[in-house]
Amino acid sequence: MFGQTTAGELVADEITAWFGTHKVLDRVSLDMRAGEVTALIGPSGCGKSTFLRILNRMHELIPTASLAGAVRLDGGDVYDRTERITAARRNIGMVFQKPNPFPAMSIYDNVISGLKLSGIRASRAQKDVLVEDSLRKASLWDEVKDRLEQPGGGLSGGQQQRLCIARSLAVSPRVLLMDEPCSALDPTSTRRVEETIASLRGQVTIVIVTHNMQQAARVSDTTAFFLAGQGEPGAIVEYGDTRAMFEAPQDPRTHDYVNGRFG
Ligand SMILES: Nc1ncnc2c1ncn2[C@@H]1O[C@H](COP(=O)(O)OP(=O)(O)OP(=O)(O)O)[C@@H](O)[C@H]1O
Repeated sequence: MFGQTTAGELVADEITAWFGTHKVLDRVSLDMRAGEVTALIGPSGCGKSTFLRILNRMHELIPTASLAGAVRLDGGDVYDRTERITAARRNIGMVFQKPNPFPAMSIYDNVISGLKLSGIRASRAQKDVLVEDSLRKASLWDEVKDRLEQPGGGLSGGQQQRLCIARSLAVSPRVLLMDEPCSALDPTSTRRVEETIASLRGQVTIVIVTHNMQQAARVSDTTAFFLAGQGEPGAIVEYGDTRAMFEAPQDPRTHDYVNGRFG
């Protein structure tokens, strides 16, 4: 059925990553539970974005990049060479730091722009349903329902980001990766995106990289704290229930980081 999502379980198993000979992640394992929100936190340069990009095979687009380890979605190998890379991207969508809708394309066409790429055929009536459903899930429908034919570039930054979320949801991903999705947004737009994340809980698995500790505490169920020592690759120092990570972290480095002592 169009627009129906089933949250998937994403497992990273001993991921090691390099750019050329520079090792940037060392044996990172993480279980991102179905339907939950997992936050990735840690200082700049510790490999959070690289890890996120490995989860949907974007890392391999960089010529010098390589990796070891495995990523499994509901038990299936995301790096299975017999699977097309577009299948991985369809199941594991991504929203970036800067909203990137097609500016001249209508809001309607932006939402369905992933269909063709994913090889999904739909009638006009099915598309209409899908556009409304995706925009509702992204908490944008009420604001744009009367101007679906207007260009996506005419929306505010926060609306554009929710349009990008709608576009990702339209191909029914099982996982949505978000790389600092609110860092270019004002506080009101940030709140709307956070509400959208909350409303998607249970429908899609979300993995979010954020530098905003309050945001991680507000939106996520579980948190992974990444850290890279001087000249060392990044690794997960601590992982667990978000509330416990913020209120009673086990590792003194987590305590210092979540309390703003470094990073
Ligand atoms: N395209 C690239 N080519 C070479 N090195 C890279 C590339 N992208 C990232 N790196 C390096 O990989 C390491 C991890 O970077 P990454 O962007 O994953 O960290 P991050 O934790 O997401 O940082 P930030 O919070 O600042 O976004 C850094 O040392 C960075 O310089």
